[in-house]
Amino acid sequence: MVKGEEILNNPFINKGTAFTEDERKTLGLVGMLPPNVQTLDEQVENVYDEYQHKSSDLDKRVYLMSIFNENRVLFYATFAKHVTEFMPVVYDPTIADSIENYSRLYVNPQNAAFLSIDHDDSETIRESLKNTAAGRNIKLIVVTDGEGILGIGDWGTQGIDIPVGKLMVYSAAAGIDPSEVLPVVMDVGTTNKSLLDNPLYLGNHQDRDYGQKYYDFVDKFVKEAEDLFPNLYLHFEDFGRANASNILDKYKDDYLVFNDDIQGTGIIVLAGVLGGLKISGEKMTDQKYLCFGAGTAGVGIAQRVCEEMVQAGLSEEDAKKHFYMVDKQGLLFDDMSDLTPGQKEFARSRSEFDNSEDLTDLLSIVKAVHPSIMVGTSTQHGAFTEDVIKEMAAHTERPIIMPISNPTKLAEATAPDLIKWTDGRALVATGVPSAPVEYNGVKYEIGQANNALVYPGIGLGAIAATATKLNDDMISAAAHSLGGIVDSKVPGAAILPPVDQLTEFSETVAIAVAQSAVDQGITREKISDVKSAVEDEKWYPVYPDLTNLNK
Ligand SMILES: NC(=O)c1ccc[n+]([C@@H]2O[C@H](COP(=O)([O-])OP(=O)(O)OC[C@H]3O[C@@H](n4cnc5c(N)ncnc54)[C@H](O)[C@@H]3O)[C@@H](O)[C@H]2O)c1
Ligand SMILES: O=C(O)C[C@H](O)C(=O)O
Ligand SMILES: [Mn+2]
Repeated sequence: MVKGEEILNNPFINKGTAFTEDERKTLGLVGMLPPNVQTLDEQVENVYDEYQHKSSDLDKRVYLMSIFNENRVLFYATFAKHVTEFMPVVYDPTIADSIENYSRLYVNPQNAAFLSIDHDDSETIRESLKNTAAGRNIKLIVVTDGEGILGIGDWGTQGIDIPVGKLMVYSAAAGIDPSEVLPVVMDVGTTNKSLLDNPLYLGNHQDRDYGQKYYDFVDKFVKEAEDLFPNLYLHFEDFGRANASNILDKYKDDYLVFNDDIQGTGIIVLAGVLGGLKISGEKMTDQKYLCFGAGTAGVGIAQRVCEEMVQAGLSEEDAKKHFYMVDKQGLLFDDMSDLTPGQKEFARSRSEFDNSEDLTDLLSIVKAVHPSIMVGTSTQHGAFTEDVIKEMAAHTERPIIMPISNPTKLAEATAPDLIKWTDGRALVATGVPSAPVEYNGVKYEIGQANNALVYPGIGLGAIAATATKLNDDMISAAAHSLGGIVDSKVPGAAILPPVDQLTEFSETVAIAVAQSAVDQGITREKISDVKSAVEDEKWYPVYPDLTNLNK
Protein backbone atom coordinates (compact mmCIF):
# COMPACT_ATOMS: atom_id res chain seq x y z
CA MET A 1 0.00 0.00 0.00
CA VAL A 2 1.56 3.28 -1.16
CA LYS A 3 0.39 6.24 0.93
CA GLY A 4 -0.11 9.92 0.07
CA GLU A 5 3.20 11.30 1.29
CA GLU A 6 5.14 8.50 -0.42
CA ILE A 7 3.31 9.09 -3.69
CA LEU A 8 4.06 12.81 -3.73
CA ASN A 9 7.73 12.00 -3.09
CA ASN A 10 7.99 9.42 -5.86
CA PRO A 11 8.85 11.22 -9.12
CA PHE A 12 7.93 8.15 -11.18
CA ILE A 13 4.25 8.30 -10.12
CA ASN A 14 3.74 11.78 -8.71
CA LYS A 15 1.31 14.00 -10.64
CA GLY A 16 1.25 16.91 -8.20
CA THR A 17 -1.71 19.20 -8.81
CA ALA A 18 -2.93 16.91 -11.60
CA PHE A 19 -4.16 14.16 -9.25
CA THR A 20 -7.91 13.87 -9.90
CA GLU A 21 -10.54 14.03 -7.15
CA ASP A 22 -10.93 10.23 -7.39
CA GLU A 23 -7.19 9.63 -7.13
CA ARG A 24 -6.91 12.03 -4.20
CA LYS A 25 -9.59 10.02 -2.36
CA THR A 26 -8.27 6.54 -3.06
CA LEU A 27 -4.58 7.38 -2.57
CA GLY A 28 -4.86 9.24 0.73
CA LEU A 29 -4.08 12.61 -0.82
CA VAL A 30 -7.15 14.49 0.43
CA GLY A 31 -6.13 17.86 1.82
CA MET A 32 -2.51 17.45 0.70
CA LEU A 33 -2.78 19.52 -2.50
CA PRO A 34 -4.28 22.87 -3.55
CA PRO A 35 -7.93 22.40 -4.61
CA ASN A 36 -7.72 23.27 -8.32
CA VAL A 37 -7.08 20.04 -10.25
CA GLN A 38 -4.82 20.95 -13.16
CA THR A 39 -4.33 19.28 -16.52
CA LEU A 40 -0.84 18.25 -17.62
CA ASP A 41 -0.96 21.03 -20.24
CA GLU A 42 -1.65 23.63 -17.56
CA GLN A 43 1.20 22.30 -15.44
CA VAL A 44 3.51 22.49 -18.47
CA GLU A 45 2.45 26.10 -19.00
CA ASN A 46 3.20 26.90 -15.34
CA VAL A 47 6.65 25.34 -15.52
CA TYR A 48 7.56 27.16 -18.73
CA ASP A 49 6.32 30.44 -17.28
CA GLU A 50 8.47 30.10 -14.16
CA TYR A 51 11.41 28.89 -16.31
CA GLN A 52 11.29 32.15 -18.26
CA HIS A 53 11.59 34.12 -15.02
CA LYS A 54 15.03 32.62 -14.28
CA SER A 55 17.83 34.90 -15.36
CA SER A 56 20.77 32.56 -16.04
CA ASP A 57 20.90 29.25 -17.89
CA LEU A 58 22.25 27.56 -14.77
CA ASP A 59 19.28 28.86 -12.72
CA LYS A 60 16.97 27.61 -15.45
CA ARG A 61 18.61 24.20 -15.28
CA VAL A 62 18.42 24.03 -11.48
CA TYR A 63 14.72 24.89 -11.69
CA LEU A 64 14.04 22.24 -14.35
CA MET A 65 15.91 19.69 -12.25
CA SER A 66 13.60 20.44 -9.33
CA ILE A 67 10.68 19.49 -11.58
CA PHE A 68 12.62 16.38 -12.68
CA ASN A 69 13.14 15.42 -9.04
CA GLU A 70 9.43 15.76 -8.30
CA ASN A 71 7.60 14.61 -11.38
CA ARG A 72 9.14 12.89 -14.40
CA VAL A 73 6.04 13.08 -16.62
CA LEU A 74 5.76 16.83 -16.13
CA PHE A 75 9.49 17.30 -16.77
CA TYR A 76 9.43 15.33 -20.03
CA ALA A 77 6.12 16.81 -21.23
CA THR A 78 7.66 20.29 -20.84
CA PHE A 79 10.96 19.19 -22.42
CA ALA A 80 9.08 17.67 -25.40
CA LYS A 81 7.33 20.98 -26.04
CA HIS A 82 10.54 23.03 -25.97
CA VAL A 83 13.23 20.61 -27.19
CA THR A 84 15.41 23.07 -29.09
CA GLU A 85 15.27 25.66 -26.32
CA PHE A 86 15.85 23.19 -23.48
CA MET A 87 18.64 21.08 -25.01
CA PRO A 88 21.47 23.58 -24.31
CA VAL A 89 20.09 24.19 -20.80
CA VAL A 90 19.35 20.65 -19.69
CA TYR A 91 22.36 19.22 -21.56
CA ASP A 92 25.49 20.71 -23.14
CA PRO A 93 26.80 23.43 -22.57
CA THR A 94 24.98 24.37 -19.30
CA ILE A 95 25.50 20.88 -17.90
CA ALA A 96 29.21 21.77 -17.61
CA ASP A 97 28.38 24.61 -15.16
CA SER A 98 26.17 22.29 -13.20
CA ILE A 99 28.97 19.69 -12.92
CA GLU A 100 31.56 22.25 -11.82
CA ASN A 101 29.18 23.42 -9.06
CA TYR A 102 27.60 20.06 -8.22
CA SER A 103 28.58 19.81 -4.55
CA ARG A 104 27.29 23.33 -3.85
CA LEU A 105 24.06 22.87 -5.84
CA TYR A 106 23.33 19.40 -4.44
CA VAL A 107 19.78 18.87 -3.15
CA ASN A 108 18.76 15.42 -4.30
CA PRO A 109 20.56 12.27 -5.52
CA GLN A 110 18.21 12.11 -8.56
CA ASN A 111 17.87 8.32 -8.34
CA ALA A 112 21.53 7.88 -9.27
CA ALA A 113 23.83 5.16 -7.95
CA PHE A 114 27.04 6.32 -6.27
CA LEU A 115 29.77 3.68 -6.18
CA SER A 116 33.05 4.16 -4.35
CA ILE A 117 36.40 2.44 -4.80
CA ASP A 118 36.67 2.35 -1.02
CA HIS A 119 33.73 -0.05 -0.99
CA ASP A 120 34.50 -2.00 -4.13
CA ASP A 121 33.39 -5.47 -3.04
CA SER A 122 30.75 -7.08 -5.26
CA GLU A 123 28.21 -7.23 -2.42
CA THR A 124 28.28 -3.46 -1.86
CA ILE A 125 28.11 -2.77 -5.60
CA ARG A 126 25.12 -5.07 -5.91
CA GLU A 127 23.40 -3.58 -2.90
CA SER A 128 23.94 -0.05 -4.25
CA LEU A 129 22.46 -0.93 -7.64
CA LYS A 130 19.53 -2.72 -6.03
CA ASN A 131 18.78 0.12 -3.66
CA THR A 132 18.76 2.74 -6.37
CA ALA A 133 16.82 0.60 -8.85
CA ALA A 134 14.24 0.05 -6.09
CA GLY A 135 12.53 -2.78 -7.94
CA ARG A 136 12.37 -0.92 -11.26
CA ASN A 137 13.08 -2.86 -14.46
CA ILE A 138 16.41 -1.30 -15.45
CA LYS A 139 17.21 -1.61 -19.18
CA LEU A 140 19.70 1.21 -19.57
CA ILE A 141 22.62 2.40 -17.45
CA VAL A 142 24.86 5.36 -18.24
CA VAL A 143 28.04 5.12 -16.18
CA THR A 144 31.00 7.48 -15.80
CA ASP A 145 34.14 7.51 -13.70
CA GLY A 146 34.24 11.29 -14.03
CA GLU A 147 37.75 11.53 -15.46
CA GLY A 148 37.09 13.03 -18.89
CA ILE A 149 33.96 15.10 -18.47
CA LEU A 150 33.31 16.82 -21.82
CA GLY A 151 36.55 18.77 -22.29
CA ILE A 152 36.58 20.12 -18.72
CA GLY A 153 38.55 17.25 -17.25
CA ASP A 154 38.31 15.32 -14.01
CA TRP A 155 35.30 16.11 -11.81
CA GLY A 156 35.17 12.93 -9.72
CA THR A 157 31.78 12.23 -8.19
CA GLN A 158 30.45 15.54 -9.54
CA GLY A 159 30.55 13.91 -12.97
CA ILE A 160 27.30 12.11 -12.08
CA ASP A 161 25.39 14.91 -13.80
CA ILE A 162 26.65 13.60 -17.14
CA PRO A 163 24.88 10.22 -16.80
CA VAL A 164 21.81 12.03 -15.45
CA GLY A 165 21.87 14.50 -18.38
CA LYS A 166 22.60 11.87 -21.05
CA LEU A 167 19.66 9.81 -19.76
CA MET A 168 17.35 12.82 -19.88
CA VAL A 169 18.17 13.15 -23.57
CA TYR A 170 17.54 9.40 -24.08
CA SER A 171 14.02 9.81 -22.71
CA ALA A 172 13.26 13.12 -24.44
CA ALA A 173 14.69 12.14 -27.82
CA ALA A 174 13.95 8.43 -28.08
CA GLY A 175 11.23 7.84 -25.51
CA ILE A 176 13.26 5.56 -23.26
CA ASP A 177 11.08 5.04 -20.17
CA PRO A 178 12.68 7.16 -17.42
CA SER A 179 11.73 4.59 -14.80
CA GLU A 180 13.85 1.98 -16.65
CA VAL A 181 17.15 3.88 -16.48
CA LEU A 182 19.91 4.22 -13.92
CA PRO A 183 22.70 6.82 -13.84
CA VAL A 184 25.87 5.54 -12.16
CA VAL A 185 29.12 7.19 -11.06
CA MET A 186 32.18 5.23 -10.02
CA ASP A 187 34.20 7.40 -7.66
CA VAL A 188 37.82 6.23 -7.91
CA GLY A 189 39.32 9.44 -6.54
CA THR A 190 40.20 12.51 -8.58
CA THR A 191 43.18 14.42 -9.93
CA ASN A 192 41.25 17.69 -9.57
CA LYS A 193 43.04 19.73 -6.89
CA SER A 194 40.18 22.21 -6.47
CA LEU A 195 37.94 19.31 -5.44
CA LEU A 196 40.54 17.70 -3.17
CA ASP A 197 41.09 21.05 -1.44
CA ASN A 198 37.38 21.68 -0.95
CA PRO A 199 36.09 20.19 2.32
CA LEU A 200 32.54 20.43 0.96
CA TYR A 201 33.32 18.30 -2.13
CA LEU A 202 30.91 15.36 -1.96
CA GLY A 203 33.24 12.74 -3.44
CA ASN A 204 36.26 10.83 -2.14
CA HIS A 205 39.11 13.13 -1.12
CA GLN A 206 41.83 10.93 -2.55
CA ASP A 207 44.02 10.53 -5.62
CA ARG A 208 42.52 8.82 -8.65
CA ASP A 209 43.35 5.14 -8.89
CA TYR A 210 45.00 4.09 -12.16
CA GLY A 211 45.98 0.57 -11.14
CA GLN A 212 44.61 -2.94 -11.32
CA LYS A 213 42.25 -2.11 -8.46
CA TYR A 214 40.47 0.30 -10.84
CA TYR A 215 40.01 -2.32 -13.57
CA ASP A 216 38.84 -4.88 -10.99
CA PHE A 217 36.29 -2.37 -9.69
CA VAL A 218 34.97 -1.72 -13.22
CA ASP A 219 34.83 -5.46 -13.82
CA LYS A 220 32.86 -6.15 -10.64
CA PHE A 221 30.46 -3.36 -11.53
CA VAL A 222 29.90 -4.70 -15.08
CA LYS A 223 29.33 -8.26 -13.81
CA GLU A 224 26.93 -7.22 -11.03
CA ALA A 225 24.97 -4.86 -13.29
CA GLU A 226 24.67 -7.49 -16.04
CA ASP A 227 23.60 -10.10 -13.53
CA LEU A 228 20.99 -7.93 -11.80
CA PHE A 229 19.58 -6.48 -15.03
CA PRO A 230 19.74 -9.19 -17.70
CA ASN A 231 18.35 -7.01 -20.52
CA LEU A 232 20.83 -4.24 -19.95
CA TYR A 233 22.24 -1.74 -22.47
CA LEU A 234 25.36 -0.38 -20.78
CA HIS A 235 26.55 3.05 -21.94
CA PHE A 236 30.04 4.28 -20.90
CA GLU A 237 30.52 8.05 -20.83
CA ASP A 238 33.46 10.39 -20.32
CA PHE A 239 36.03 7.88 -19.10
CA GLY A 240 39.61 9.13 -19.44
CA ARG A 241 41.82 8.64 -22.50
CA ALA A 242 43.91 5.91 -20.84
CA ASN A 243 40.88 3.72 -20.01
CA ALA A 244 37.95 4.41 -22.34
CA SER A 245 38.91 2.21 -25.28
CA ASN A 246 40.40 -0.54 -23.07
CA ILE A 247 37.08 -0.91 -21.28
CA LEU A 248 35.03 -0.91 -24.48
CA ASP A 249 37.31 -3.51 -26.10
CA LYS A 250 37.16 -5.69 -23.02
CA TYR A 251 33.36 -5.99 -22.93
CA LYS A 252 32.02 -5.32 -26.42
CA ASP A 253 32.02 -8.94 -27.60
CA ASP A 254 30.27 -10.35 -24.55
CA TYR A 255 27.74 -7.70 -23.56
CA LEU A 256 25.52 -5.06 -25.09
CA VAL A 257 27.80 -2.10 -24.34
CA PHE A 258 28.37 1.28 -25.99
CA ASN A 259 30.99 3.98 -25.56
CA ASP A 260 29.44 7.28 -26.51
CA ASP A 261 32.64 9.31 -26.90
CA ILE A 262 34.20 6.72 -29.22
CA GLN A 263 31.24 5.24 -31.06
CA GLY A 264 28.50 7.85 -30.69
CA THR A 265 30.83 10.65 -31.73
CA GLY A 266 32.20 8.54 -34.60
CA ILE A 267 28.68 8.04 -35.91
CA ILE A 268 27.57 11.67 -35.70
CA VAL A 269 30.73 13.00 -37.34
CA LEU A 270 30.57 10.38 -40.09
CA ALA A 271 26.91 11.32 -40.64
CA GLY A 272 28.03 14.96 -40.91
CA VAL A 273 30.75 14.06 -43.41
CA LEU A 274 28.21 12.08 -45.48
CA GLY A 275 25.83 15.05 -45.33
CA GLY A 276 28.67 17.38 -46.41
CA LEU A 277 29.65 15.13 -49.32
CA LYS A 278 26.03 14.95 -50.41
CA ILE A 279 26.06 18.75 -50.69
CA SER A 280 29.48 19.06 -52.35
CA GLY A 281 28.96 16.07 -54.62
CA GLU A 282 32.45 14.82 -53.76
CA LYS A 283 33.56 11.24 -53.13
CA MET A 284 34.50 9.89 -49.72
CA THR A 285 37.61 8.22 -51.07
CA ASP A 286 38.93 11.55 -52.42
CA GLN A 287 39.00 13.15 -48.96
CA LYS A 288 41.98 13.98 -46.78
CA TYR A 289 41.03 13.91 -43.12
CA LEU A 290 42.78 15.90 -40.39
CA CYS A 291 41.99 15.06 -36.77
CA PHE A 292 43.01 17.83 -34.36
CA GLY A 293 43.10 16.35 -30.83
CA ALA A 294 43.70 12.60 -31.21
CA GLY A 295 42.22 11.45 -27.91
CA THR A 296 39.20 9.25 -27.18
CA ALA A 297 36.80 11.08 -29.50
CA GLY A 298 39.38 12.02 -32.15
CA VAL A 299 40.57 8.44 -32.61
CA GLY A 300 37.02 7.02 -32.37
CA ILE A 301 35.86 9.31 -35.18
CA ALA A 302 38.90 8.57 -37.37
CA GLN A 303 38.27 4.82 -36.97
CA ARG A 304 34.63 5.22 -38.00
CA VAL A 305 35.40 7.39 -41.06
CA CYS A 306 38.26 5.03 -42.00
CA GLU A 307 35.90 2.06 -41.81
CA GLU A 308 33.60 3.93 -44.19
CA MET A 309 36.47 4.31 -46.68
CA VAL A 310 37.06 0.58 -46.44
CA GLN A 311 33.37 -0.04 -47.14
CA ALA A 312 33.72 2.29 -50.12
CA GLY A 313 36.27 -0.13 -51.57
CA LEU A 314 39.70 0.83 -50.21
CA SER A 315 42.01 -1.62 -48.49
CA GLU A 316 42.58 -0.83 -44.83
CA GLU A 317 46.14 0.18 -45.60
CA ASP A 318 45.09 2.56 -48.36
CA ALA A 319 42.25 3.98 -46.28
CA LYS A 320 44.64 4.87 -43.45
CA LYS A 321 46.70 6.96 -45.87
CA HIS A 322 43.84 9.48 -45.97
CA PHE A 323 44.24 10.32 -42.26
CA TYR A 324 46.48 12.80 -40.46
CA MET A 325 46.37 12.84 -36.66
CA VAL A 326 47.49 15.91 -34.75
CA ASP A 327 47.93 16.07 -31.00
CA LYS A 328 50.04 18.14 -28.56
CA GLN A 329 53.25 17.02 -30.29
CA GLY A 330 52.02 18.22 -33.70
CA LEU A 331 51.49 15.78 -36.59
CA LEU A 332 51.84 12.27 -35.17
CA PHE A 333 54.70 10.18 -36.61
CA ASP A 334 55.32 6.48 -36.17
CA ASP A 335 58.73 7.08 -34.56
CA MET A 336 57.20 8.86 -31.56
CA SER A 337 57.47 6.89 -28.33
CA ASP A 338 54.48 8.38 -26.51
CA LEU A 339 51.61 7.47 -28.84
CA THR A 340 48.43 5.77 -27.60
CA PRO A 341 47.46 2.50 -29.33
CA GLY A 342 44.75 4.36 -31.29
CA GLN A 343 47.18 7.06 -32.41
CA LYS A 344 49.71 4.45 -33.56
CA GLU A 345 47.16 3.03 -36.01
CA PHE A 346 47.14 6.29 -37.95
CA ALA A 347 50.65 7.69 -37.37
CA ARG A 348 52.51 8.80 -40.51
CA SER A 349 56.03 8.18 -41.66
CA ARG A 350 58.47 11.12 -41.60
CA SER A 351 59.74 10.15 -45.04
CA GLU A 352 56.46 11.40 -46.55
CA PHE A 353 57.47 15.00 -45.78
CA ASP A 354 60.66 16.92 -46.43
CA ASN A 355 60.00 19.20 -43.41
CA SER A 356 58.63 16.73 -40.84
CA GLU A 357 60.54 18.42 -37.99
CA ASP A 358 58.55 21.63 -38.63
CA LEU A 359 55.14 20.01 -38.52
CA THR A 360 54.44 20.86 -34.88
CA ASP A 361 51.76 23.54 -35.30
CA LEU A 362 48.40 23.34 -37.03
CA LEU A 363 49.10 26.00 -39.67
CA SER A 364 52.29 24.29 -40.90
CA ILE A 365 50.49 20.95 -40.90
CA VAL A 366 47.53 22.26 -42.90
CA LYS A 367 49.99 23.81 -45.37
CA ALA A 368 51.78 20.49 -45.78
CA VAL A 369 48.72 18.22 -45.87
CA HIS A 370 45.90 20.22 -47.56
CA PRO A 371 43.09 18.47 -45.69
CA SER A 372 39.53 18.56 -47.05
CA ILE A 373 37.96 17.57 -43.72
CA MET A 374 39.10 18.91 -40.33
CA VAL A 375 37.57 17.87 -37.02
CA GLY A 376 38.53 19.46 -33.68
CA THR A 377 38.44 17.34 -30.52
CA SER A 378 41.36 19.03 -28.77
CA THR A 379 39.67 21.14 -26.06
CA GLN A 380 41.78 24.05 -27.43
CA HIS A 381 39.57 27.12 -27.73
CA GLY A 382 40.14 29.11 -30.93
CA ALA A 383 42.73 26.68 -32.35
CA PHE A 384 41.11 26.91 -35.81
CA THR A 385 42.42 30.41 -36.50
CA GLU A 386 41.66 32.56 -39.52
CA ASP A 387 45.08 31.70 -40.99
CA VAL A 388 44.55 27.98 -40.58
CA ILE A 389 41.06 28.05 -42.09
CA LYS A 390 42.05 30.30 -45.02
CA GLU A 391 44.98 28.01 -45.77
CA MET A 392 42.70 24.98 -45.70
CA ALA A 393 40.06 26.69 -47.87
CA ALA A 394 42.70 27.74 -50.43
CA HIS A 395 43.12 24.10 -51.49
CA THR A 396 39.62 22.68 -51.34
CA GLU A 397 36.36 23.97 -52.73
CA ARG A 398 34.00 22.90 -49.92
CA PRO A 399 36.04 22.28 -46.76
CA ILE A 400 34.18 20.23 -44.15
CA ILE A 401 35.01 21.72 -40.75
CA MET A 402 33.72 20.55 -37.39
CA PRO A 403 34.99 22.20 -34.22
CA ILE A 404 33.29 19.88 -31.73
CA SER A 405 35.11 20.33 -28.43
CA ASN A 406 32.63 21.01 -25.62
CA PRO A 407 31.49 23.08 -23.88
CA THR A 408 31.33 26.35 -25.86
CA LYS A 409 34.35 27.85 -24.11
CA LEU A 410 36.55 25.05 -25.48
CA ALA A 411 35.39 25.00 -29.13
CA GLU A 412 38.14 25.34 -31.76
CA ALA A 413 36.13 27.94 -33.73
CA THR A 414 32.67 29.46 -34.07
CA ALA A 415 30.30 28.90 -36.99
CA PRO A 416 30.07 32.60 -38.02
CA ASP A 417 33.88 32.86 -38.24
CA LEU A 418 34.19 29.69 -40.31
CA ILE A 419 31.52 30.85 -42.76
CA LYS A 420 33.07 34.32 -43.03
CA TRP A 421 36.70 33.17 -43.39
CA THR A 422 35.78 30.76 -46.19
CA ASP A 423 33.39 33.16 -47.90
CA GLY A 424 30.49 30.80 -47.27
CA ARG A 425 32.20 27.71 -48.70
CA ALA A 426 32.78 25.80 -45.46
CA LEU A 427 30.40 22.98 -44.57
CA VAL A 428 30.18 23.39 -40.82
CA ALA A 429 28.81 21.59 -37.78
CA THR A 430 29.56 22.44 -34.14
CA GLY A 431 29.48 20.44 -30.89
CA VAL A 432 27.04 22.76 -29.13
CA PRO A 433 24.00 24.29 -30.84
CA SER A 434 24.80 27.25 -33.16
CA ALA A 435 22.34 29.81 -34.47
CA PRO A 436 22.02 30.11 -38.28
CA VAL A 437 24.61 32.41 -39.85
CA GLU A 438 23.53 35.16 -42.28
CA TYR A 439 26.27 35.84 -44.81
CA ASN A 440 26.02 37.62 -48.18
CA GLY A 441 22.27 37.11 -48.34
CA VAL A 442 22.37 33.39 -47.60
CA LYS A 443 21.15 31.84 -44.36
CA TYR A 444 23.53 29.05 -43.37
CA GLU A 445 21.93 26.49 -41.07
CA ILE A 446 24.51 24.96 -38.74
CA GLY A 447 24.11 21.32 -37.76
CA GLN A 448 25.03 20.12 -34.29
CA ALA A 449 27.69 17.41 -34.41
CA ASN A 450 26.97 16.09 -30.96
CA ASN A 451 26.57 12.43 -30.15
CA ALA A 452 23.23 13.37 -28.51
CA LEU A 453 21.77 13.32 -31.99
CA VAL A 454 22.46 9.61 -32.34
CA TYR A 455 23.02 7.81 -29.07
CA PRO A 456 19.33 7.90 -28.00
CA GLY A 457 18.23 6.22 -31.23
CA ILE A 458 21.01 3.64 -31.09
CA GLY A 459 20.03 2.70 -27.55
CA LEU A 460 16.34 2.54 -28.39
CA GLY A 461 17.01 0.41 -31.47
CA ALA A 462 19.28 -2.03 -29.64
CA ILE A 463 16.91 -2.33 -26.67
CA ALA A 464 13.79 -2.70 -28.83
CA ALA A 465 15.47 -5.40 -30.93
CA THR A 466 16.70 -7.20 -27.77
CA ALA A 467 20.14 -7.11 -29.38
CA THR A 468 22.84 -9.14 -27.67
CA LYS A 469 25.62 -6.80 -28.74
CA LEU A 470 26.28 -3.61 -30.64
CA ASN A 471 28.56 -4.27 -33.59
CA ASP A 472 30.08 -2.35 -36.49
CA ASP A 473 27.25 -3.07 -38.89
CA MET A 474 24.69 -1.60 -36.47
CA ILE A 475 26.91 1.43 -35.93
CA SER A 476 27.38 1.97 -39.65
CA ALA A 477 23.61 1.61 -40.22
CA ALA A 478 23.03 4.36 -37.65
CA ALA A 479 25.40 6.80 -39.40
CA HIS A 480 23.91 6.18 -42.83
CA SER A 481 20.33 6.54 -41.64
CA LEU A 482 21.02 10.13 -40.58
CA GLY A 483 22.95 11.36 -43.63
CA GLY A 484 19.96 10.70 -45.86
CA ILE A 485 17.76 13.19 -43.96
CA VAL A 486 19.73 16.25 -45.11
CA ASP A 487 18.15 18.35 -47.86
CA SER A 488 21.23 19.13 -49.93
CA LYS A 489 19.44 21.26 -52.55
CA VAL A 490 18.69 24.31 -50.38
CA PRO A 491 21.48 26.96 -50.38
CA GLY A 492 23.06 27.13 -46.92
CA ALA A 493 21.68 23.69 -45.97
CA ALA A 494 23.09 22.12 -42.80
CA ILE A 495 25.15 18.93 -43.06
CA LEU A 496 23.21 17.39 -40.17
CA PRO A 497 19.47 17.55 -39.47
CA PRO A 498 18.16 20.21 -37.05
CA VAL A 499 17.68 19.51 -33.35
CA ASP A 500 13.95 20.32 -33.48
CA GLN A 501 13.56 17.02 -35.34
CA LEU A 502 15.41 15.11 -32.62
CA THR A 503 12.53 12.76 -31.85
CA GLU A 504 11.85 11.97 -35.53
CA PHE A 505 15.41 11.10 -36.43
CA SER A 506 16.03 9.24 -33.18
CA GLU A 507 13.31 6.94 -34.40
CA THR A 508 14.95 6.71 -37.83
CA VAL A 509 18.26 5.76 -36.20
CA ALA A 510 16.51 3.27 -33.89
CA ILE A 511 14.82 1.48 -36.77
CA ALA A 512 18.08 1.27 -38.74
CA VAL A 513 19.96 -0.16 -35.74
CA ALA A 514 17.21 -2.61 -34.82
CA GLN A 515 16.87 -3.78 -38.43
CA SER A 516 20.61 -4.44 -38.60
CA ALA A 517 20.52 -6.53 -35.40
CA VAL A 518 17.55 -8.51 -36.69
CA ASP A 519 19.17 -9.07 -40.11
CA GLN A 520 22.32 -10.37 -38.44
CA GLY A 521 20.33 -12.63 -36.14
CA ILE A 522 21.84 -11.19 -32.97
CA THR A 523 18.65 -10.68 -30.96
CA ARG A 524 17.48 -12.55 -27.86
CA GLU A 525 13.88 -12.61 -29.03
CA LYS A 526 12.46 -13.15 -32.48
CA ILE A 527 11.42 -9.78 -33.94
CA SER A 528 9.11 -9.99 -36.93
CA ASP A 529 8.25 -6.29 -37.30
CA VAL A 530 11.10 -3.92 -36.45
CA LYS A 531 9.02 -0.73 -36.69
CA SER A 532 6.42 -1.91 -34.22
CA ALA A 533 9.09 -3.31 -31.89
CA VAL A 534 10.61 0.20 -31.76
CA GLU A 535 7.22 1.85 -31.35
CA ASP A 536 6.22 -0.57 -28.56
CA GLU A 537 9.39 0.24 -26.64
CA LYS A 538 8.65 3.97 -26.60
CA TRP A 539 7.38 5.81 -23.55
CA TYR A 540 5.37 9.01 -23.75
CA PRO A 541 4.99 11.65 -21.03
CA VAL A 542 1.30 11.24 -20.19
CA TYR A 543 -0.32 10.48 -16.84
CA PRO A 544 -1.72 7.00 -16.33
CA ASP A 545 -4.88 6.61 -14.24
CA LEU A 546 -3.67 5.79 -10.73
CA THR A 547 -7.07 5.35 -9.04
CA ASN A 548 -6.41 1.62 -8.69
CA LEU A 549 -2.75 1.88 -7.69
CA ASN A 550 -3.37 0.23 -4.32
CA LYS A 551 -5.94 -2.32 -5.42
N1 LIG B 1 30.45 16.88 -29.95
C1 LIG B 1 30.54 15.65 -29.48
O1 LIG B 1 29.65 14.83 -29.68
C2 LIG B 1 31.73 15.25 -28.67
C3 LIG B 1 31.87 13.93 -28.28
C4 LIG B 1 32.98 13.53 -27.53
C5 LIG B 1 33.92 14.48 -27.17
N2 LIG B 1 33.73 15.78 -27.55
C6 LIG B 1 34.67 16.81 -27.15
O2 LIG B 1 35.95 16.53 -27.65
C7 LIG B 1 36.93 16.98 -26.72
C8 LIG B 1 37.90 15.86 -26.42
O3 LIG B 1 37.23 14.83 -25.74
P1 LIG B 1 37.93 13.42 -25.52
O4 LIG B 1 37.01 12.61 -24.73
O5 LIG B 1 38.43 12.90 -26.81
O6 LIG B 1 39.16 13.85 -24.60
P2 LIG B 1 40.65 13.27 -24.62
O7 LIG B 1 41.33 13.86 -23.45
O8 LIG B 1 40.63 11.81 -24.76
O9 LIG B 1 41.27 13.89 -25.96
C9 LIG B 1 41.72 15.21 -26.11
C10 LIG B 1 42.98 15.16 -26.94
O10 LIG B 1 43.36 16.49 -27.28
C11 LIG B 1 44.76 16.56 -27.14
N3 LIG B 1 45.22 17.93 -27.01
C12 LIG B 1 45.31 18.68 -25.90
N4 LIG B 1 45.89 19.87 -26.19
C13 LIG B 1 46.16 19.87 -27.51
C14 LIG B 1 46.75 20.81 -28.40
N5 LIG B 1 47.19 21.98 -27.96
N6 LIG B 1 46.86 20.47 -29.68
C15 LIG B 1 46.42 19.27 -30.15
N7 LIG B 1 45.87 18.34 -29.35
C16 LIG B 1 45.73 18.64 -28.05
C17 LIG B 1 45.05 15.71 -25.91
O11 LIG B 1 46.42 15.36 -25.81
C18 LIG B 1 44.14 14.53 -26.15
O12 LIG B 1 44.75 13.52 -26.91
C19 LIG B 1 36.16 17.48 -25.50
O13 LIG B 1 36.06 18.88 -25.52
C20 LIG B 1 34.82 16.87 -25.65
O14 LIG B 1 33.80 17.67 -25.10
C21 LIG B 1 32.67 16.17 -28.29
O1 LIG C 1 28.28 15.51 -23.84
C1 LIG C 1 28.40 16.06 -24.94
O2 LIG C 1 27.93 17.18 -25.21
C2 LIG C 1 29.09 15.34 -26.06
C3 LIG C 1 30.20 14.49 -25.68
O3 LIG C 1 29.81 13.27 -25.13
C4 LIG C 1 31.30 15.14 -24.92
O4 LIG C 1 31.94 14.45 -24.10
O5 LIG C 1 31.56 16.32 -25.16
MN1 LIG D 1 31.08 12.57 -23.58
